[in-house]
Amino acid sequence: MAEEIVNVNEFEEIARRVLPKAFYDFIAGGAEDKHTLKENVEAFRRMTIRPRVLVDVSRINMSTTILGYNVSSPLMLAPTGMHQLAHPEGEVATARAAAASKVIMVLSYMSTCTVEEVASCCDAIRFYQIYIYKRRDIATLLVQRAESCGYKAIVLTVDTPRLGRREADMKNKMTLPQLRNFEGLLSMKVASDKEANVKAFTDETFDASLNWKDISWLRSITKLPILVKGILTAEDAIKALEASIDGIIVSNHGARQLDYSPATISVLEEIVHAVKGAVPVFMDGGVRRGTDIFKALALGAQAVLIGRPVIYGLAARGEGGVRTVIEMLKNELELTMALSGCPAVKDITRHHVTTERDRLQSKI
Ligand SMILES: Cc1cc2nc3c(=O)[nH]c(=O)nc-3n(C[C@H](O)[C@H](O)[C@H](O)COP(=O)(O)O)c2cc1C
Ligand SMILES: CC(C)CC(=O)C(=O)O
Repeated sequence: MAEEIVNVNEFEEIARRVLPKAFYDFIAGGAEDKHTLKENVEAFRRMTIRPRVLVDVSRINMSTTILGYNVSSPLMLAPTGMHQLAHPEGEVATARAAAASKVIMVLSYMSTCTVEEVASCCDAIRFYQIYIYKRRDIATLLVQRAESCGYKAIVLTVDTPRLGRREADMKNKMTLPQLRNFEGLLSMKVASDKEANVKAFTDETFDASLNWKDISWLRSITKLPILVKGILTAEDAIKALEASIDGIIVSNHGARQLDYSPATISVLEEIVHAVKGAVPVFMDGGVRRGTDIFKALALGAQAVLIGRPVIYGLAARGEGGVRTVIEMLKNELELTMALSGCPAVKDITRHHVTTERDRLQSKI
């Protein structure tokens, strides 16, 4: 009989048991000392919730809209590379789970299934994440392919001019498979290395000259809304607005890029204040509980994205595992809303949480 799983964290241990060590380490790992990796989770724990009582919570409505699309709850599946490392059905299984749970999936540029396979397998609402390689023609082609098969937005990841230092991957000599989206366009093998070493590939292929001026180039190749993923400061949020982007994802890439960058939940509010409602702000990093989603919404996020738990669910139980991860987080959020006196997403306000900063300020 399958082991009873009661929260999404428990999928990690199953994933660790079923996956080859190098794959598990790649998924679970963070940059250098993994300070930010721990902080992404711990910073949520330092926030508390201020529940309100005697509110009619006999019906809880978690539904919301994201860029105008109706979704069942304020959570999306973060773009994470190479789902076939976790399960043979890869991103197709993940997309089917997203469709079943009526949440948005963001497909990674580094996906193992093709953009067309993921588009045709189900009716999930899909966004497409991109990296910009030195070969810009590849992004142009992939964005056109994604647009023509119904992806609804482009998510430009801006925190990866080079890959962070992930020491487990160095020890394990983690390599990339040939990604089928790029077949005939680009080999994953790199000149500096006989193998498709993840870091060597990224450092050689990604365009480190990418800058704010390039957003207008991206605009020129797509009609889709553009979200930027990887903003951690108010200054950059303002630059993003000046570049006329359509949404911001506050993210430190799941702590895989710059170690000692701040926990995302700790900078969310600064960015929300800078944006002043001009565009939606989303966040990811360390979201493992419904209470975490509630806290992010209270600080002004319109929705959160979930990274590792989705891959762990996929590794443990395929499509059904991803569905369980989504449903567990939704159920926990629903309970949190009921116990906090918030019958709808719009009822979750800044007054419903206390942050570390609030506590420090109250002492002054
Ligand atoms: C295995 C793995 C692969 C990832 N691949 C990508 C990617 O291809 N593109 C991207 O923008 N972010 C990528 N990310 C970062 C996620 O989109 C997201 O920011 C992060 O996982 C959120 O943190 P969490 O895992 O704590 O939920 C990846 C993260 C992981 C764990
Ligand atoms: C293969 C990597 C570039 C995918 C990624 O973004 C990550 O591992 O964080």
